[in-house]
Amino acid sequence: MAKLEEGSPISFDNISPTCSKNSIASARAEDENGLAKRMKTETATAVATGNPNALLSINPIYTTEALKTAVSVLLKAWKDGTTPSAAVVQPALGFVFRKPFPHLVFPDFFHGPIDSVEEELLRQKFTPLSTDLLQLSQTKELSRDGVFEFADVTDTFRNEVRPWVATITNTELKEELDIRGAKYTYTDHLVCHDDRLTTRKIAYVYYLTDPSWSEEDGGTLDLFESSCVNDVVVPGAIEKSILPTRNSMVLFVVGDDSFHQVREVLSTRKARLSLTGWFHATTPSVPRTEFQPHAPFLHLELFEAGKDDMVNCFLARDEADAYSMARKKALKKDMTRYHGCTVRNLLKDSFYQSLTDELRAKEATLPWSETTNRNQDGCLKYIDINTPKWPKDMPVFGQLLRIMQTECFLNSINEITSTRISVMPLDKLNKFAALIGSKNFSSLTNGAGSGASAGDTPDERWVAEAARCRLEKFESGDYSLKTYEAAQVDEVIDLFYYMDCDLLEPDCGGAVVVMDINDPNDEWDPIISMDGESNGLMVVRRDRDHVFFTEYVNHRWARRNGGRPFYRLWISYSTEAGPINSQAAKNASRLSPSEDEDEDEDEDDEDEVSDDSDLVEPGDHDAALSSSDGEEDQ
Ligand SMILES: O=C(O)CCC(=O)C(=O)O
Ligand SMILES: [Fe+2]
Repeated sequence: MAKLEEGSPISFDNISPTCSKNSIASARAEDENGLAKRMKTETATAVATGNPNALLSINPIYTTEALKTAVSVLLKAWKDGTTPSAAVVQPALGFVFRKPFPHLVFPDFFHGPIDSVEEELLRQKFTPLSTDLLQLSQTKELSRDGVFEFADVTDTFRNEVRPWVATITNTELKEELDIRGAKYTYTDHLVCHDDRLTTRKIAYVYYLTDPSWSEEDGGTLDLFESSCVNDVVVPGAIEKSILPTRNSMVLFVVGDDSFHQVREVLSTRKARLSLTGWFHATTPSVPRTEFQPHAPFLHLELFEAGKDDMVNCFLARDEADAYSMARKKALKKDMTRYHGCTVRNLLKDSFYQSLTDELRAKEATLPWSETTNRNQDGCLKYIDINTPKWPKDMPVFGQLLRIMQTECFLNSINEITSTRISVMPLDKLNKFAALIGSKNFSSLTNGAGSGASAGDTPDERWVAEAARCRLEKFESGDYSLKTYEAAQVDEVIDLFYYMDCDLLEPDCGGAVVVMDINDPNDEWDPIISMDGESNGLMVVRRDRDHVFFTEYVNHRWARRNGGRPFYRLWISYSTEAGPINSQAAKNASRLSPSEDEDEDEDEDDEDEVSDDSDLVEPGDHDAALSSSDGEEDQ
């Protein structure tokens, strides 16, 4: 039997000759409005269809019984796991493809005034959209809202294309129609997604691109292979790329494996124009399971700032600076207004320089992991710093981590954010972990490598709780999607320290965007968007209602920077409103007084730490911790 599942679209010469003789299914009365007027000038095309009154009509070779039967039999056989008759399905070959998920590609799809449809579409208002998933421009819904100019086109989609799609895909489709114009220009993109929403059943894209569109222009429709990980279907590598060829129609069944993307447009001249939407099933689809497992909390050991740290740390320099108070005031004001601020030039230039030199020298040998689910996490490389894999021979980076784990640094962040990062003595943490079952906790990490602890014995060490401590690497094409983990904790302070991104202008992407999930109508109105800058520390305060994402890093970055990555250290500290304290409070109520007197004492201590909300002056780095220490001793 012929190989049914793959192959590139074949030319019309390969179609059985009987196909092209069929006439168009239905003629159309000419309307005096909109397209119909311009259509009069399109007689050549209309005559070619054999119907001078026709507006857009499906190419008759696709409406033959032989082709419709072939496609429907083939799709059904794939679904049922049966083998169809080769003779029956032969007319479908070259139009229907099995991998990575069933999809159909019909070149030269419509007959009729295609150029006029394009012109009319370009006259519509396109609204630029920018979210964590996409950057493109879109018209409003063309089938409603009185878009009279498109009445004929939408009629064709509803009354001709929809029944045809229902037949060939063996699905019952509602009359409801989604149809919008989409325009992708230079650097526009739509990252990996599956289209699953409400009753969407069959996705379609009809391309009105420039006839010369080629692979160098970008904008291919990429289809991803997928696999099942922990009962969730996740996208893998790109298995097939479809060129958005003018007047071709692509269809696919929306399902849990229909992962696809529009690759970034690279042409600076041509727009990738399309009419796109979905045909809807009569019943709702199975809802998607949002699956963002929460990483175990980390416990980062706290350090006293050593002399070297102080010399390098921004606090030390600030204290020497006459303007330091004004600077902090401005940062605090930004925090209050926007939930975020950027501390520019965090570390001394000389330190920052040796940091980037070290990263560049070591980057190829670092044990980068890739995000496994680009549909939910995004696409970037990272190293979780608490892993044993973290190389020990990066002393400068180790010192950066130490700085970010010093009490004086945390106190300063507390001051800017008017909150308190959750810190506790290690022995208390261990008791607490034993109490609730330790599976939510990673073992104590000492990300900063060797170094003196705050105390001489293990019992006196202090730790800060972090949801993340991760070095990330971004290249063109990378992004992180909205992360919902803040919904699982009460509050975190995210610190994003950017490295080696001197040429990362705002038009390259890579900004951190913070949103409120309660934003009505999903208006995509960010609270703040902060551009990454070398040696700049972004500070974000997120509670349950806030999510952040990292903008897609577009092609400009590679062009300007010669393809080098930039790096970001992301530490997400819990605050005292965060999980340890709230969990401790919950667990306290589960403790019976007779269980263990020590535990009761611990809960009291917890309160004492929480209540100590005075701000600690920078430099007074012992105060916050030693005052609690003192109380504990009593
Ligand atoms: O334009 C394309 O090729 C695909 C568009 C798409 O995936 C969408 O709009 O959801
Ligand atoms: Fe899509």
